[in-house]
Amino acid sequence: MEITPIEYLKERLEPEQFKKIAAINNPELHEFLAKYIKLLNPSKIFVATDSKEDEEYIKKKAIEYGEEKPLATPGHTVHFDNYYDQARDKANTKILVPRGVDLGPFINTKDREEGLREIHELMKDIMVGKELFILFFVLGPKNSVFTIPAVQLTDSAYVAHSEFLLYRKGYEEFKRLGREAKFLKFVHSAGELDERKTSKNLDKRRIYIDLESETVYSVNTQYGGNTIGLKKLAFRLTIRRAVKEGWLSEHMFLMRVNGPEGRKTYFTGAFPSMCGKTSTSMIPWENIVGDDLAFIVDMKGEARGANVEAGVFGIIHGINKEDDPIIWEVLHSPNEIIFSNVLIKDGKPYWTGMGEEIPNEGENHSGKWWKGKKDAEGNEIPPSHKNARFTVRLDAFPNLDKEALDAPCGVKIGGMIYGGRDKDTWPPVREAFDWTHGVITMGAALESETTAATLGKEGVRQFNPMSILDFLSVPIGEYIQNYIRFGERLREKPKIFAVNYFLRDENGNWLNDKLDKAVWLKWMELRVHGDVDAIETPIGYIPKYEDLKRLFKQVLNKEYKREDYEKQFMIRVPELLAKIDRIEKIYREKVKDAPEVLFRVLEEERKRLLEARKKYGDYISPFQFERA
Ligand SMILES: Nc1nc2c(ncn2[C@@H]2O[C@H](COP(=O)(O)OP(=O)(O)OP(=O)(O)O)[C@@H](O)[C@H]2O)c(=O)[nH]1
Ligand SMILES: O=C([O-])CC(=O)C(=O)O
Ligand SMILES: [Mn+2]
Repeated sequence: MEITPIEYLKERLEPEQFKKIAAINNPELHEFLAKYIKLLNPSKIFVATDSKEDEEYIKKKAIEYGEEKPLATPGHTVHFDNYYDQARDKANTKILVPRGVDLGPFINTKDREEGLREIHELMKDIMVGKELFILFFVLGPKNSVFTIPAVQLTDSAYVAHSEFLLYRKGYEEFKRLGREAKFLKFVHSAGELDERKTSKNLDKRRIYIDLESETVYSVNTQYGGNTIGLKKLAFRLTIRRAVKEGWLSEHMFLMRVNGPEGRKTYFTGAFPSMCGKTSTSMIPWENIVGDDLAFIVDMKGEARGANVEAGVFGIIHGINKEDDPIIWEVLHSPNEIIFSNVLIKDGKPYWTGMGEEIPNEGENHSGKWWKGKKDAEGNEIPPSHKNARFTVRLDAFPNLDKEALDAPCGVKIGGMIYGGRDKDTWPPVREAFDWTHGVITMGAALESETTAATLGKEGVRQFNPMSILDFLSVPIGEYIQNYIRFGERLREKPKIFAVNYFLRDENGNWLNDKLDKAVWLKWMELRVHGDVDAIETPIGYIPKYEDLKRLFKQVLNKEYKREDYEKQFMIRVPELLAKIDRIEKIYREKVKDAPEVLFRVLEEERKRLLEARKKYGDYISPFQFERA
């Protein structure tokens, strides 16, 4: 007679561990655990509850198994990923689709049966000799409309530790919900490790997403973006849930911008990976709620948002005292922090662009490192990887809006911002005419240059609607349709804005300083409440020079020159028209289910630009429109 999953678990787990599982009344969970324990065949199994001791156990194991090393500052550790495992692997990340299902363009898919067979073969007995960690977390604030429970299986104590820093504990929530839990599942194995304890079989690195069972498999990789289940792996699953259920799951920061007389206005911002979400939400003067993922729901006609996470897996490259004083301070205090792929010398972490002298030797993602060291391809290895990161709880930040982070009903969203790496087209900041105009010409038309957050070539201009291209799991037309409808149903629609921090002049120099975004934020806050006028242009409303001049003085104590304003906010008609052509072509030729309104709104924008060109020429000063 075949034994039941719970009987199998009882045989397989130590009594102390089994007790923790048996306390959760959920047969689907038991079945899932039994199936994967059988397949992965770990030599040891640990189940983590929400207790401090269980978390401590994981942290100890990360050191004991060599995936992390302690640094000089208490609480600090370093983790290295394999030299060739430093970013998200888009090519080997695939959505599994049943035969006959077509998700359309931009989504890397694989036949479900085939993919499941392959991944299960790769995972068979992969944990022999290793310890399996079974972990419970929730996405979103606990016990709220946003809460989504998730279970993670991993043989990486580093991944487990990262999740304790990044997410809210969920064991008690699983117990409370019992059979009601509609949970997400993640199965990860770092696979065979080399002597540096980094994943070895990178040719067999796979990240497969099974939408049907809401399970994500990840194998032969350690880099967080490929392995941390609740982050970008869950994101593919929640995008699909959101579209099905009529809410938004987004690649967005969530922050509070402080207006006059203590007014608090919340903004979300969608920028592609490595394009400014963390740097914007951590800006001094304002308060952070989240820096990477947000859920937004319609609550009695109001758009309300919550941070999916409770920590930061942030880019460390370029973090320095002047531009990022808050992060700098946190990274230099005895907080619990995992530094990954930085340079270590005498127990201290160093990274490129930190604004301090960097030692000429040490240990980094390439192993023992010295200045001038080359990799197998003959490229000089920098002290730290461009995608080197730090992992830390939001609680460590003095600028955290803790109340907003924990709010079961989230916070009311006043504005939504889109932005990307664009050297020549969009002005630094502008406001959409209305929801649909913003969603289409700013969100759905977003383009950005590729970055070191994904493997492959950097600096290539890429269509990246709403900054979610890498994570899309439903047909793009459906995704956009859901967005438009979501807004139409709202009684109070957030204002939509677009920013561009990455404009360059003809010599390739940045047109803005990194902290200028502080001014754009203050301006957007005032616009949400109708406190300042703006100039109408063919592509939306832009700030008036006088308002920016005043804000630059007030916020940054800087003189903002008329010439700078004119250069930055010039309406660049040829580039804008070329962009509309590119975007329209993509939606016409590739997207079967693009909503008709998208073409109408793009066409209206084109007409406005053509008319303006007739009157004023190709490159139009903002003062022209102000006078008009
Ligand atoms: N030139 C310029 N670079 C900026 C500016 N703001 C941020 N950056 C750079 O953009 C990169 C970072 O962005 P983050 O804010 O960490 O990126 P993110 O959007 O949080 O990215 P993920 O965590 O990958 O999703 C860093 O290399 C910054 O130095 C800016 O205003 N100007
Ligand atoms: O998920 C990751 O690897 C980090 C991240 O935020 C991104 O790439 O957008
Ligand atoms: Mn991200």
